[in-house]
Amino acid sequence: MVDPLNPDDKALLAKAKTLVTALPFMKRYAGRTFVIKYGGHAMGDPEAAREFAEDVVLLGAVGINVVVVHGGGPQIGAMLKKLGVESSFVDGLRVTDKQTAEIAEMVLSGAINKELVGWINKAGGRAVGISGKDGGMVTARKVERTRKIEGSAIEEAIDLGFVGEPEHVDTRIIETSVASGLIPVIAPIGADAEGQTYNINADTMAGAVAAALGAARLLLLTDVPGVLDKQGGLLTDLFPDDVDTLIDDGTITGGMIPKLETCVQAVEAGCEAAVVLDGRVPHAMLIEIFTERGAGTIVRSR
Ligand SMILES: Nc1ncnc2c1ncn2[C@@H]1O[C@H](COP(=O)(O)OP(=O)(O)O)[C@@H](O)[C@H]1O
Ligand SMILES: CC(=O)N[C@@H](CCC(=O)OP(=O)(O)O)C(=O)O
Repeated sequence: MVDPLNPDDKALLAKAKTLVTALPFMKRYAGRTFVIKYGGHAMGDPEAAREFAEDVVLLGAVGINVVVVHGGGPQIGAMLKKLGVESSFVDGLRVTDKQTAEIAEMVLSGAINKELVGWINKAGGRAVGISGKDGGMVTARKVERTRKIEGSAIEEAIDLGFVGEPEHVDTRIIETSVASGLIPVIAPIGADAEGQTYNINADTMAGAVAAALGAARLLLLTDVPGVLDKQGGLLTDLFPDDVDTLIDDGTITGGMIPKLETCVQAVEAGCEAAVVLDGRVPHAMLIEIFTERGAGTIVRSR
């Protein structure tokens, strides 16, 4: 029998079939809120940023309320280096003195936020760039950290400077923006009641926003396929009580610890599920949202 379809038609047909398989997921999530954390590592490459923006606009177009929270750690690091300012981290958090806080705000709220807004607008969306300060959205408090003094049971306080965590998230500015058809793009900066600026880890910020919105999903885009076991295999499903065990037995280390703690906190505070996935893979978000198989590691309550 003669095949009536030429290769171009076949490719189109395959795309149409993909769209049809995505339909139940589009219906399931229409009108629901997805908080997407886009990390600084992922956005370094303009092509990746363009694709990310296109996917964000597509999610909005099918009726999902998209809220983007971005990072920018590597970009802050590069600016500090250029200006000759030393920088150090404790437990994945940047020790932030007054000068570093000013530079972090300049890079996050000034440069990266507006660049991402530009990419989303170029992709056909209408993005509004804000930080936790806008509309009094995020009231921050200083992060307190302690460490054990070596060879002793005594804990000493570590001063991280102006490193904050969200104490309260007022979601009105997000909800008003979304209701107007805008895509909020949030920089992880907040202020306390006295107006003091705080530098907030972007994962922590995204988790607090997802919890406050009771989001259907918190998606954390990173530079690994998800949470890996000790053999390097992907752990596709985790429950909150698995996380402590994985930390205690050394499976999860470094930056993955605060990331998963954020997932657990968000899920326990009302976000339906949190997913750690590979932001380097083109369209990973779409695979996660529009397939039963999903992508990366999903954390949800039992
Ligand atoms: N079990 C694990 N599975 C995957 N990654 C892990 C694990 N334990 C530690 N990591 C580390 O966590 C990193 C992701 O955290 P981080 O560097 O803070 O990401 P981001 O910059 O995207 O916020 C990975 O690149 C990896 O080095
Ligand atoms: C307190 C703290 O560490 N703040 C982060 C904020 C940016 C961030 O978290 O960006 P990524 O998600 O790209 O790492 C920082 O200064 O690097």
